[in-house]
Amino acid sequence: MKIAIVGCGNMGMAFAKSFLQYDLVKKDDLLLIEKSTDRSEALKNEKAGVVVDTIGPHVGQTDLVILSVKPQDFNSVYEALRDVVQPNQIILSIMAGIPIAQIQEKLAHPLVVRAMPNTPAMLGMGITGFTAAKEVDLASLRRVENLINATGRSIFLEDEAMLDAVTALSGSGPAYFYYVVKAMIEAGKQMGFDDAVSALLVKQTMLGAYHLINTADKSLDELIKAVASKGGTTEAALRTFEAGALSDTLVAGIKAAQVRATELSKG
Ligand SMILES: NC(=O)C1=CN([C@@H]2O[C@H](COP(=O)(O)OP(=O)(O)OC[C@H]3O[C@@H](n4cnc5c(N)ncnc54)[C@H](O)[C@@H]3O)[C@@H](O)[C@H]2O)C=CC1
Ligand SMILES: O=C(O)[C@@H]1CCC=N1
Repeated sequence: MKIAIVGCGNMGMAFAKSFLQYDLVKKDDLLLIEKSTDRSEALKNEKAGVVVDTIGPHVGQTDLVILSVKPQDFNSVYEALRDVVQPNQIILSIMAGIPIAQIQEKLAHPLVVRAMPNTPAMLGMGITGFTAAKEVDLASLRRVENLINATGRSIFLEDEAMLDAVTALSGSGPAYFYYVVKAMIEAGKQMGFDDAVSALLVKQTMLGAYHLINTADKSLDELIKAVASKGGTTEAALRTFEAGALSDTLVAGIKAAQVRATELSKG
């Protein structure tokens, strides 16, 4: 299989490296299109694939083109891509917000799959929601799914509208997790630990607690209850969170991300 990746930043290269790791593509068959000179020099040094700075006829010789520029940069790539795209090529967009219909229209090309991964894809531990234009046949969709699964797990969604919710929940989700971890480490520092000790206490807590979610056979409420003794310390913390409407604020923030995903489709 030959693959072109347009925009080789964090996510484009997370995909590229996962494909290479599982031998799903050879380096010579991996075309990396990257506009930034610094970035493309780094990619050349890494010998991650064939690095070029613009979209040209060579892109039309691949089986799959991954669009991994920022949504705002789609306007700077679609004309060049429309000129070279071939009828049998599949376009896989991971750009937040931009609907399949808009990509089809701008590229004058029906075969579009839209996916929303997240940064743990860099470790092969991502989760990607994806959907496809009705024109994409099942065999092609399976091939794309196999590629996505090199970056972690995936879930096919019939309803494209839900991809903006995936973006808000799991696409942006790692940042929410880091935000909470960072606040906990800050609390540790304010109570007298140095950075390293506070980070160790918090990170190991998050790791262990995550595994209990999957193994303890308890609901999240039961897991909370198992930590929060009546009249104890955890209750004092949870009362403060409730007083500050922390849970509601998190829900509101995630919904704001969903709204922003929808706005991104409007450019
Ligand atoms: N970062 C994240 O957590 C996630 C990002 N996404 C989506 O993935 C896409 C890429 O995001 P990141 O990798 O974080 O951004 P990034 O900024 O790391 O990478 C984008 C790359 O595209 C390059 N680029 C811009 N215009 C170009 C052009 N005309 N031709 C060739 N290259 C060009 C930039 O130089 C940059 O290296 C975005 O559309 C974003 O919505 C999706 C899921 C998660
Ligand atoms: O923040 C963003 O717009 C992108 C999409 C999901 C994660 N990062």
